[in-house]
Amino acid sequence: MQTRIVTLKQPVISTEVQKKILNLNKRRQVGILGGTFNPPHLGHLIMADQVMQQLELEKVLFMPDNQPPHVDEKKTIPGKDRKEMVSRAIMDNPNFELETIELQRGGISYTYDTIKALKQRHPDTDYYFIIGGDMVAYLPKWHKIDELLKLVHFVGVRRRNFAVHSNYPIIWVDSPLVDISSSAIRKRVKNQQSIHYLVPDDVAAYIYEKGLYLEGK
Ligand SMILES: Nc1ncnc2c1ncn2[C@@H]1O[C@H](COP(=O)(O)OP(=O)(O)OP(=O)(O)O)[C@@H](O)[C@H]1O
Ligand SMILES: O=C(O)c1ccc[n+]([C@@H]2O[C@H](COP(=O)([O-])O)[C@@H](O)[C@H]2O)c1
Repeated sequence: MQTRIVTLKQPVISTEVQKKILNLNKRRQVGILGGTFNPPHLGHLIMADQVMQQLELEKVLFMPDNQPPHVDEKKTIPGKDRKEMVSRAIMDNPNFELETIELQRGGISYTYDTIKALKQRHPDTDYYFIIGGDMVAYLPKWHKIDELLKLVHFVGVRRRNFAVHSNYPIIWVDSPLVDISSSAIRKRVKNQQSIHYLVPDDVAAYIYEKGLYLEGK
């Protein structure tokens, strides 16, 4: 009797399927830039982009707060205007997304409450909370900071030649120094000075259409 040699075909898995299997086991790495965004400006976009590139994050969520948790509560404009300006500011970048969880929740926007809720919704995601280097010094005053540090990575955007020390495990990222702030934009609008190139054109158009920042600080 003749022996038949049967060659078993190797199962072929396409590259696409291999990538899908790898991604299933991978945790998602997502940045969050929380702020009042009154209004959003080029400084916010540059810092988010630098962090996303340097830490190889999948995307950055731009998250307007409802009521900033500072003791000296900042006066701000309605959430719907800040939300609209953030949408306009990020619309040309597919890796930037608007996150409205704090506006929807209302009340004081404690980051601990927010991250806890986001992690319940997306247990497969590691979050990187991005803050300006100057804010790092205030972290000890944040609500439930010790618990918060267990839930999220903090990313400090370092200003060149500006050494900042913290006892917390901050991931430091270098970014070009961009001397733009929302308060400076508000002041310029009030004084009828140009904000061209300081905020995206569509954000400037919204500010002028709605007559924002003509009064107050
Ligand atoms: N030009 C900038 N360079 C680095 N970080 C910035 C810059 N502008 C804002 N940030 C950081 O972005 C986050 C959100 O900032 P926010 O929306 O309060 O804007 P802001 O310009 O700091 O506002 P304001 O001038 O009203 O205080 C904060 O962590 C802040 O430190
Ligand atoms: O949770 C806190 O105690 C806390 C204290 C200060 C700031 N934050 C958050 O940090 C982000 C930047 O704050 P701000 O005031 O610079 O726009 C914003 O998302 C705030 O909700 C959070």
